Amino acid sequence: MLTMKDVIREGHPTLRLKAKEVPLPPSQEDKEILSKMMEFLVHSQDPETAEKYDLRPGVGLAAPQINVSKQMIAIRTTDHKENLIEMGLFNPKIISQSAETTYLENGEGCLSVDREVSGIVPRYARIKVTGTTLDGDTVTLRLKGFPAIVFQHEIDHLNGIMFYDRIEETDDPYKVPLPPKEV
Ligand SMILES: CNC(=O)c1cccc(C)c1Nc1nc(N2CCN(c3ccccc3Cl)CC2)nc(N2CSC[C@H]2C(=O)NC)n1
Ligand code: NI
Repeated sequence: MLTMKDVIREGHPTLRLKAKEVPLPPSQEDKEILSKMMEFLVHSQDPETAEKYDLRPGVGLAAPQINVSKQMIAIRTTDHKENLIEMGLFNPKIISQSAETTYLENGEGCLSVDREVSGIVPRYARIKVTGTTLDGDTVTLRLKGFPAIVFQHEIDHLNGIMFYDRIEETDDPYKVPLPPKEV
């Protein structure tokens, strides 16, 4: 099983590479790697297993994070209706996105970043993603909300982008948060 010792941390050069496309149909080895990434997320989200093996909880993981520079991501999260979104994807691509952006109000975390990085990370509010599943099927997903953010975070890893690269460092005096509406 994968544990945190298999997860490389910021500063490791692999995190800054553009990951290679996975030849299709996926090889047994690549399917095995993606299955282990899915299994890691399951373990990391189970309180007992996470404690037993000292795993940080995550809802997404990209192959470069375990030092495999290939276009593979694993996602395990729920949507706003509590439906489980659990999948591994080979060669995921964002094929369209909304003009509207969104962000996690508490900022983002990453299993490869052992520190809190404050700041909002702008993400597309809605995206259409296509890719190949572990069964070899081509799927197209329309995502919004938290799942859309997670997919964008993990697909960024395939392009060597870390979430904090997207935090605007502005001390623009005119860019101040809107005061809460007087009720
Ligand atoms: C909704 N909470 C917030 O937004 C959030 C809130 C506060 C601070 C930060 C910094 C936040 N930000 C943030 N919190 C998460 N987790 C919340 C806790 N959770 C979890 C925890 C325990 C058991 C099971 C689970 Cl599931 C695991 C996932 N995950 C991500 N990211 C960024 S996209 C990829 C994804 C990821 O997996 N990172 C490792 N960001
Ligand atoms: Ni990450």
